[in-house]
Amino acid sequence: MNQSKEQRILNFVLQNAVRGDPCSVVDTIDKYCSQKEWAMNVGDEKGKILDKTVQEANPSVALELGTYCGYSAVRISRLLKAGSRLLTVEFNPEFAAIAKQMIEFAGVQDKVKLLEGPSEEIIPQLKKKYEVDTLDFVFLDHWKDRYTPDTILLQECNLLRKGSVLLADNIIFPGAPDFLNYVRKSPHFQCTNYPSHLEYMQVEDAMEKAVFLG
Ligand SMILES: Oc1cc(-c2ccc(F)cc2)cc2nccnc12
Ligand SMILES: [Mg+2]
Repeated sequence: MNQSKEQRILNFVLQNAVRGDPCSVVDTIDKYCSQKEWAMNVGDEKGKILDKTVQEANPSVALELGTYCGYSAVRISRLLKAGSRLLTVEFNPEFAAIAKQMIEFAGVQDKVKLLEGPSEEIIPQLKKKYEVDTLDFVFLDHWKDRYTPDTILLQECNLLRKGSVLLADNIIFPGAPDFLNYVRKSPHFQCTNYPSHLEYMQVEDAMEKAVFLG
């Protein structure tokens, strides 16, 4: 049975990156996906925007929607202070299995909890089942038509507090027009746009930061 692209990415990391070194895992995925096979990791250019936003937020509890191969889970968790944690949600079981191995190889498994299932089911469980009070940082990088309903769900579940930072990928390509409309029109969010490019391509893309105002 021939391998999936995600399995090929993982194998390249296992053979070329340094075990326990998150930066080398991130760089090795970028090397493979820029030179061999394109894949939908946030990539290094938008990754630098992600890094700055995470460092500014300095979250104790962070949520990622859309784990994929674990690239941004490794990228985010390498910046978390001791005792902080990242919860990352992946719907696709094949992707979740790859990401689990990627996270363990990078040595960040103590900071990252991978939750497999649909975001609309997992978000309402975060308080009771995963002992979350409120979220300091949320990275939206899953299916674009889930950005708005999940942002509303996070509010309904009282998971956001004054100053919670949302950062959304792919605002231009593939695009999340309804999310952009929703957060920019809402009096409960202060928005900032970060123009960039689609990972590993010269296609325009952007990220949107939306800070919850309470
Ligand atoms: O960053 C991304 C890029 C793309 C994507 C797909 C096909 C293209 F042609 C171009 C871009 C899809 C994504 N889905 C979920 C999360 N992130 C994504
Ligand atoms: Mg993306």
